[in-house]
Parts: sequence; structure tokens; C-alpha cells
Amino acid sequence: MGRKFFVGGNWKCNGTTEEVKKIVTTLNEAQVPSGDVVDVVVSPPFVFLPLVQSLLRSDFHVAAQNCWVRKGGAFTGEVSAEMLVNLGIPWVIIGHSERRLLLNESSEFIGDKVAYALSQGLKVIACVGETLEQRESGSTLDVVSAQTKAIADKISNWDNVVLAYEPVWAIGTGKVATPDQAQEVHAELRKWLHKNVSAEVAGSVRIIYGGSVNGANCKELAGQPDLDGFLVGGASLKPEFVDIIKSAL
Ligand SMILES: O=C(CO)COP(=O)(O)O
Repeated sequence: MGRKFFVGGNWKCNGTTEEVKKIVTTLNEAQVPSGDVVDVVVSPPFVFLPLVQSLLRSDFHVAAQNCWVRKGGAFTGEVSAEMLVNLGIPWVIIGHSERRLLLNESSEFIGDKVAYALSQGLKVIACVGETLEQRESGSTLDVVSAQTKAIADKISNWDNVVLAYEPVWAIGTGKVATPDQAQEVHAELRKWLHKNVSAEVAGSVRIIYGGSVNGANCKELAGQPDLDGFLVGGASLKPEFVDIIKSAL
């Protein structure tokens, strides 16, 4: 099927100028598989985007962690998709569970954001995932399907979308999904896309996993047939991010 492996590093709300420079130096010096084998995208906080973009090796790319839902204007504190395009930022993460849960972003709002960002020419890492409560009540597949539907309802072209499955109970907890748990949801998401979007999209969209991925557990997860990469939080701030990139091989 030829889906290129994708490794994203979500730095979240972390870092000082010095720390950011250090991470970028580590990445720039790393021996990793070529850009033909893996897409590497790191996502610093907005304020560090220009710095990271100017220092980062040219085969790695940057993503913003969010953007405004429509054209910019009188929206204090927001950053528009147009601004990211203006700075040459190619990617944006949309719908991360921390924004869904802590900032009350609804699935519909996220669908609108994905559509607007794509319309401006950005590539989107769109996140879905269930809470522990939802998993324990057996509604995981319903939840991730509904979150994916809210995106599918608003877009017609998936070429520039990477779908990130991030179970909330695995984020920052050290409790990684087992390879079987991840594979099950990834396969179901692909089935959902096949049925509700198209066979082509189901076959070509990369579905990446996020939640307590580290240098030790990445290899086994990467071996799952429907798992096309990772969105890494905590470990993306450490040198072991390089080992996660290497799991593409
Ligand atoms: O939320 C995540 C990436 O977006 C995952 O975070 P952790 O890797 O820290 O669990």
C-alpha cells in the first residue's frame, strides 16, 4: 500500500529557547532513515516555530499545535492558518485531546478547523481518541468513529491529512496501548473510512498512534499492519525520539 511512515513530536507547552536549541541540535546530528522512508515533523509551541524552522535540518518539518477555525481577525490570543502559511509552516495538529477536554473543543469545531486549515494549504495531523471511561464502557469504536465522522463531514480530500489515534488514558500516563489494542482501533478506523469515505482513502491515509510511545515500546507497535507511525509527546523532548524515528525501518 506504500504508506510512508510518519513520526511526529508534539512538544506541547514545554521548552525554553535553550532547551529548544538543544533538542534541535540532537535531531540535526542524528543518523536517521532518509526522507523517502519516514516523514519527521516536530511541533514546538507557536513562539518557537520560527526559531525551530530556521535551525532544523531540511528533511524534517515543523507543525503548529493548533490554529484558529476561520480567517483571522478580532480573535484575541488566536493564531490563524493564514499566518502559519505566511511563515511557511507546512503542518498543524488539530483536535488534540488536551484541547478537546481542557478547552472544550467539540468534534464539530474540530471538523471545521481541519477543513479550514486544509483549505489554506496546510497539512493536518487530526487527533481522535477515547477516554478511560469510554474504553471501560465499551464505546471506544463509537467514540473514535464519531470523531472521525465530524472531520469527514467537513472535508472531501484526505491527501493532506494524517489521522492520529491517541487514547486519552495512554497520554502522559506511561500506560501505552498494547500493539493489539492499537492495531484493533487502527483497523476499525480504516474500515470506517472504507465504508464512509472511499476505498482509496482507507488505503492511503496514514493512521498514527500516540500515547506513552518511547524508545523501548515503539518497535513492536510499529510492526502492526495498520499503524503508520507515531505522535510522540514526552519522549519527543528527549534523545530517544531518534530511536522512535528509527523504528520506521
Ligand atoms: O499526546 C501525545 C502526543 O500528542 C502523547 O503524549 P505522551 O507521548 O507524552 O504520552
